[in-house]
Amino acid sequence: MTAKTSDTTKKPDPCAFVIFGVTGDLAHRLVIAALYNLQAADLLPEKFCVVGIARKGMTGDALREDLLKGLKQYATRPVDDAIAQKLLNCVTCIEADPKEPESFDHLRDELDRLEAARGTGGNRLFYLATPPSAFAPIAEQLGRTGMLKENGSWRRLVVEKPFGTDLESAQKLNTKLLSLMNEQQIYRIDHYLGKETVQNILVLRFANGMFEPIWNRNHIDHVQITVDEKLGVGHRGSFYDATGALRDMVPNHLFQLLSLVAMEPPSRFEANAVRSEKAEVLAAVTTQTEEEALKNSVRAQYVAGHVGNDDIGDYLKTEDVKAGSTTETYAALKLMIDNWRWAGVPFYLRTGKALGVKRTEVAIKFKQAPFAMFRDMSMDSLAENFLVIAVEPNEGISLKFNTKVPGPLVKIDGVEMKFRYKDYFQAAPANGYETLIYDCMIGDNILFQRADSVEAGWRAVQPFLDAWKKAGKDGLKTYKAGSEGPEEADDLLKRDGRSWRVLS
Ligand SMILES: NC(=O)C1=CN([C@@H]2O[C@H](COP(=O)(O)OP(=O)(O)OC[C@H]3O[C@@H](n4cnc5c(N)ncnc54)[C@H](OP(=O)(O)O)[C@@H]3O)[C@@H](O)[C@H]2O)C=CC1
Ligand SMILES: O=C1O[C@H](COP(=O)(O)O)[C@@H](O)[C@H](O)[C@H]1O
Repeated sequence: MTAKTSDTTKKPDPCAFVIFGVTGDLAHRLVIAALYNLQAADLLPEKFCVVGIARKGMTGDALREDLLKGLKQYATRPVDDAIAQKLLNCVTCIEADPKEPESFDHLRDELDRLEAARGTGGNRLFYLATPPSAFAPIAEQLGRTGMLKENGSWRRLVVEKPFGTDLESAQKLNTKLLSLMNEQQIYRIDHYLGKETVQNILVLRFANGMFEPIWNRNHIDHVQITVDEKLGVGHRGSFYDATGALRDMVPNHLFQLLSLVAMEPPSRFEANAVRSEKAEVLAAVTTQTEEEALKNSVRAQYVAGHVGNDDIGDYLKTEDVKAGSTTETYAALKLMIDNWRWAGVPFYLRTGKALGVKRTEVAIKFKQAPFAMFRDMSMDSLAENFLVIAVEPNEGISLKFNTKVPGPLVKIDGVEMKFRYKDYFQAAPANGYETLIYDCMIGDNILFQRADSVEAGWRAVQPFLDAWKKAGKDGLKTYKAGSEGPEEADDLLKRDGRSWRVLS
């Protein structure tokens, strides 16, 4: 089966794509593969250059060689030498370190020279692929040297996640960035918004007439958002131990899913209209007291177990994890949204590492039929009506409903209607960063986070962070690697007479 598509692509303006932290994992694994995919789709500007910024000891030749290695290892499709070479011919390397301000004066002069030679015309996209501690210092140097000023050309700054570590630090970073440039120039990235299945949530809701009339408290019983990962913390012990499951996943990725599912329809599919509705619904997430936050959450750490054929050790024995750490590798929360549409409808969120299956999904549970009309049939024996948006894997949408089992007796069973992307579309494999980078180059920030959304996300999780910090080890549960997570996460729903959706 094939689907009808409309093609509205356009070539971005000529520009320089400047990557800070070009020697790092993100640049080598995801950014270069995304640029390659854009090159393969002929979606890079005609006049284009990639300028990698390293602090020390990297030449252009060495960088091109390294990026090619990264590309061969992580490309989402077989690498075509001619396309790779065309891209790598655009790559140069310049040294600059925010700790050495004069290196940024040199960088500005070098970029001016390069642009003149390549005819990229002064448009610049600065991508901060560095540790978060370097975001503000780099932006400050770009501002000081005048590189963020838009004089007839555009200047954009892509800021990676995590954007702050709590509400206060996110506000501080926003204040700093907004003192150097305007909101329109800032592209706060969340790679979940690069996923097709995530972008499709708005299309499902607003390009169809049949869902929206029932998309509210009158018909929806509750919503479950699950991001379960099989991978443990691996070699990221030092980053992860300072971060934890809640900070790493909830105010960003899970809240992207929540806001797209719960937002009001914007009047136009345009960045500010969409982002205002997303910010509005996040601001309506009930702020819990610390006592409520403890009651409405579960946090846990994994202990040794097996995920598939892999042995996973205790989280506490991971390299660079502090002895006695209380950092959670699993978090489950119950949130409410204080607005007309969602009053009384719980949103249950959960995410964890080293679990038995990989699954990212939004499951919307509709209310049961109002009474048991069929003879000998109790309401409890009916299947629950779940609309499931499978973000990953098995990307698609399914609907579970009751149907009559053929035969003379009235017997009822739950069945599933399934849409799978792979049955309809043959999209070239992508890593999600293509759309985000392309959108940034064409100046569309619809898929990027605005300052108010980021802060609303942190505001909603802050009581959990504070309450967990105070509680320390008290209340921290464990779960076996390879399991479905801690039993207490089931209790969070059980006490409301509900349960997590079981994979069918
Ligand atoms: N890797 C991933 O899969 C993902 C990463 N991210 C985010 O992307 C960013 C980069 O991550 P990742 O590539 O994994 O990190 P890495 O540590 O692998 O690389 C970051 C690079 O930044 C440079 N760097 C380090 N410290 C500074 C500093 N103080 N000032 C300027 N440059 C510095 C280093 O290059 P040099 O020494 O050559 O200057 C280093 O290679 C982070 O914010 C991360 O949270 C987000 C999603 C996924
Ligand atoms: O940002 C992050 O996301 C990944 C999960 O991303 P996904 O696309 O594989 O769902 C997570 O593993 C990582 O810890 C986190 O920093």
